[in-house]
Amino acid sequence: MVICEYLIVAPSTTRELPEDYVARVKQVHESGGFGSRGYNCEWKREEANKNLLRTHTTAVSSRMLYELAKGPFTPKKYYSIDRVFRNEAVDKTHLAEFHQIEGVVCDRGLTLGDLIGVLQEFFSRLGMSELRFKPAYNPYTEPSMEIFSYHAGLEKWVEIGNSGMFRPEMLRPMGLPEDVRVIAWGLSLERPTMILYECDNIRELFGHKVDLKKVKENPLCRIGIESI
Ligand SMILES: N[C@@H](Cc1ccccc1)C(=O)O
Repeated sequence: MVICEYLIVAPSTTRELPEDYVARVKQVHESGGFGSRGYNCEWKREEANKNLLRTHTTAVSSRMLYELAKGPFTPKKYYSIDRVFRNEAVDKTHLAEFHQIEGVVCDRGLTLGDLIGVLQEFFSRLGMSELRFKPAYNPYTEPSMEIFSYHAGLEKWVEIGNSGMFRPEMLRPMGLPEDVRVIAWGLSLERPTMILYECDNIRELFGHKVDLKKVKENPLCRIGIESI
């Protein structure tokens, strides 16, 4: 694999895509459907064919939802923790390569309340019960919420994740039933670690600036292990 910035040079394009699904995606982008008005501009196949390093693990979630939609619907939960890559300037709270904790729950009757409840429970079990939710925009979720937690060392609220309910115009072209609701989140791994371990420079946690001596000397992370 040859990489130039975040685009992959070889192989530069995808080899095959499911053509019937591509046609539905193009249609919903250009002219809308399922309650959406669409973007009202051309959806370009050459752009969609380009290979690039994964910018968010929601790419994995979408692929799993597409697979789920192929069969008769059954409620599902999917989780992933994996590396993502962004064309981003690095500073004490930003990395160009970092990790996301992604989760997706699909069932009939799910609401935004379920999403808030899951996130609050998840973070409170890590010892972070003070959260703030901020309305946000994602082209694939509505409503969407960014999640913030207070960093005592930096003396500010820092974003620790993003979340929402997948839009019908994303789910229905896959073939999911109309009444199925999908709540989902993509959380940072490094930012909550900064808060919990009172670290005020994200570069100390991951990347070429990591102090190897610290890695060797620090005990393994055992959050929650005692209570199991
Ligand atoms: N993909 C979003 C996170 C997200 C996941 C799932 C639903 C909504 C948002 C991000 O990288 O910021």
